[in-house]
Amino acid sequence: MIEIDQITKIYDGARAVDAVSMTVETGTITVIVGTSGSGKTTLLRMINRLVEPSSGDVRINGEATAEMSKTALRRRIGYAIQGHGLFPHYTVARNIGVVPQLLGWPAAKIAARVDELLDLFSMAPEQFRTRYPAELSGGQAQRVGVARALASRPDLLLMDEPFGALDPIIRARAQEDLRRIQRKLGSTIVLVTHDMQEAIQLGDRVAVMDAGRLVQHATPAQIITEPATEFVAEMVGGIERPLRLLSLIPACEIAQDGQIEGTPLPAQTSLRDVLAQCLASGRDAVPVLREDGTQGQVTLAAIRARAQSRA
Ligand SMILES: Nc1ncnc2c1ncn2[C@@H]1O[C@H](COP(=O)(O)OP(=O)(O)OP(=O)(O)O)[C@@H](O)[C@H]1O
Repeated sequence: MIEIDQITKIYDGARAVDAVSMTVETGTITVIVGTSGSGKTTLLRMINRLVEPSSGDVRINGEATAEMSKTALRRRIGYAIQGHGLFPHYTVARNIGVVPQLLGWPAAKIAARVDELLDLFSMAPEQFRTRYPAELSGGQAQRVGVARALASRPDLLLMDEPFGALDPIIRARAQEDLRRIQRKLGSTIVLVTHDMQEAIQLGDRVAVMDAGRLVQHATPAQIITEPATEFVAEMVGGIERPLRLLSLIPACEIAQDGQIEGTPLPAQTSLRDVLAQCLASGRDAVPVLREDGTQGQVTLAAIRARAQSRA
């Protein structure tokens, strides 16, 4: 468990982070979300003391970080940033093994850990361990960055906009991977983003920052249904927009060729209802009628494309 207790950072008389307290349960993802300059990165960096707090405490499983050595902090807290921050002249294996090496792990144990992590991230070890960062795609480099942060099995992983540089499709995949790997390893993660959609999707808890203050710390469902302030409501508002748009578009508008099983939905069924039908039935396409009465289908991919094109 990570306890953040009344933590404050003052820069030139201004409170970048103002008396923030919250508890992060072991094995969960907490996402800190807020607009630019709201203090997210400063809060995150005070957890591993990259930024020294002006006042307040952070405790990891009851132990104050203020009393830990830098080496102990590095072992216990992993850190991943946007644009991965890999060393360009190190191979993938050496990059992932940086912290274990610093901690004096035997070479065989490091090699085994590197291969285990590459496997977890669906990157064949024999293909990737000897490559250099310049020989990776953006998504692969990002995965290696996260693997590196996880390498020493930290008690806590801090991630600052880890998916910020990725295009939307790779980003969605990276988010799914992170969720899967986090569940498998039982990692505790605190992640910073300015994207409320990402926060809602990834977080077990979402912490909303506004002007240095923590304005709400709650489950994604509570953030959506019971926003604590106007500011939170406004940040959430943007998420519902694509859904509202989908409720205005009839299914026949994006129906494609294809005969699939089931009773077709009427042509005027809204895409929002078609989406609900897909989710409820676990199918990635449903049959619909076209305006001329012939049968076609609407796929999840087509709904997503339409939601994005109008969002
Ligand atoms: N080293 C510093 N010296 C002085 N002021 C700073 C320093 N670092 C951050 N600040 C100020 O503290 C406030 C919070 O910055 P921070 O980087 O934590 O915000 P953020 O929410 O992470 O923003 P972004 O999403 O743009 O990265 C800002 O007003 C910023 O200008």
